Formats: sequence, C-alpha cells, structure tokens
Amino acid sequence: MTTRHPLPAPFSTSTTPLTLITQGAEALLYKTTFLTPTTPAALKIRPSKPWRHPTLDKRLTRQRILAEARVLAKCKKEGVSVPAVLALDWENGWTVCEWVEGVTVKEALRGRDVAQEGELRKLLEAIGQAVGRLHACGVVHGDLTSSNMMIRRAPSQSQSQKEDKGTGSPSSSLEGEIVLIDFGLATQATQEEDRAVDLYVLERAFGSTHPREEGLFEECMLGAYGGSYKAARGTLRRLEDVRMRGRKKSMLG
Ligand SMILES: Nc1ncnc2c1ncn2[C@@H]1O[C@H](COP(=O)(O)OP(=O)(O)OP(=O)(O)O)[C@@H](O)[C@H]1O
Repeated sequence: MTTRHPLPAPFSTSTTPLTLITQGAEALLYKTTFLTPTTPAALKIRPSKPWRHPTLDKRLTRQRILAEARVLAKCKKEGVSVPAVLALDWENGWTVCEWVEGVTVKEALRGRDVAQEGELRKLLEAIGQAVGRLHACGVVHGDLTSSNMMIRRAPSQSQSQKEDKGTGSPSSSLEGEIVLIDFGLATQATQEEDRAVDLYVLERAFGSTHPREEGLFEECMLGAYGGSYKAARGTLRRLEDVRMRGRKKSMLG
C-alpha cells in the first residue's frame, strides 16, 4: 500500500521500509523498525488537517498524542497489556509503539472454525479479564471493539495464521495474550457510569460484528469481567441501566 502523505522526519530519510497497515480518518498506521533494524514497531502518524487553523491543529495533535501516550504509560505501569510507547514527537505528529505480533480479535473470529467453542470461551474470558484490568486502573478505552484488541502470538504462528486465513486450520487458533490497542479516545475515568458505557460500546459492537459469537458474550466475557476487580459487579449492574437507556432511545427513534 502506498500513500501520498509526506512522512515526517526522521522517517522521510530512513532506509527502513515502511508498510502502510491502515489509513483511518485520524491517523495512518505503518509497520516499520525502530532503534535496531530488527525491532519491529508501529508508527502512528497524525497528519495535519489543512482545513483547521494551523495553531489549533498543532494544539489538538499535541493534546491527542500526549493523552494517548500518558494512558498507555499508565496502563503499562499497572500491568495492563498494551503496546509500549517507544518514542513520540507531538510537533511532527507521530508516535512509535512496540509492534504486537499477531492478529486482531476481529480477524481471528472471522477465520475461526465453528467447532472451536472451548477456545472461543477462553478468548472471551481473556477479553473480560483484560478489560477488567484496564478499568481497575482507572482507564476507560472509549472505543472498545474487536478491531481494537489483538491476540499476541509467536511470529511463526502469526505467519501461518495469515497464510491459512479462512481455512479453519488449527493455525487459526484463538489462543494468545490479549493486547488492547488504539487508545486515541481513552480517558482516565473512575466513574462507574463511564466503565459501564465502555462495556456497552463493546457489547453493541461485538453483537453487530460477530452475531455467531454473541450468545457467549454475556456468559464468558462479562462473567470473567465480573470477577476481575473489586468494583466490577457494580459496573455490571450499571451496565443494565445503560442498556435500558439504549433500548428506550432506539424505541423513540
Ligand atoms: N502496536 C501494534 N502492533 C501491531 N499492529 C498494530 C498495532 N497498532 C495497530 N495495529 C494494527 O493497525 C490497525 C489500526 O490501528 P489503530 O486502530 O491504532 O489505528 P486507527 O487509525 O486509530 O484505527 P481506527 O480508524 O480503527 O480508530 C489495527 O487494527 C491493527 O491491525
């Protein structure tokens, strides 16, 4: 994939190849290397927005980069599984993070064999625990979806999964550590309501992206979440209110 966006220094003069992974509304994500030629890294560039006033644009870019890096640093410190921040430059709008070898939960579930129910249950429980650890340290993700969580694998496993995508072979396994990514909308929040809304966003996104797996979401993912930290049960009770409000809202159109 190529892009017309100019790369910021030092990447514009680097001899390391950059592979564009995704180009979202806010950022471009490249795979590259950092510090050593064999250390893979994820480079996230937030290009300047030509329609914004330059001063405002710089301020917003700086705020978002710093907010995301602060949350990632806090999570790392508290033992939540997230990519480590390796470097950042808010003037030029980029962050470099540790590269997570693996696939997104979305990709893994799309390529899954229906017979793998035991593995699916374990995966949903691991997601519940990962989200619980995040909430326990006072962070709300803000955009929890199956695209924003990865299953970390050994490089060889990850390669064979890519080759066997969709064949339902054993290599499309759901096993591995859950790593939460994309903290662009994350906030440091300690309110029960914020955590409940975070879960509701995930529940809705999961139901529409993975209707086959939706039935196990409550039992496995929310079940594991409920036992993952002290205030989790209260958050689950609050989730019921959030759901009710969601239903009323959709009935009223
Ligand atoms: N640290 C990482 N290691 C490996 N892959 C990553 C990493 N960070 C992101 N990715 C890959 O790049 C994709 C996009 O990343 P991310 O969600 O952070 O970018 P984004 O542009 O903000 O996306 P979105 O538009 O969905 O919010 C992910 O779905 C994942 O496949």
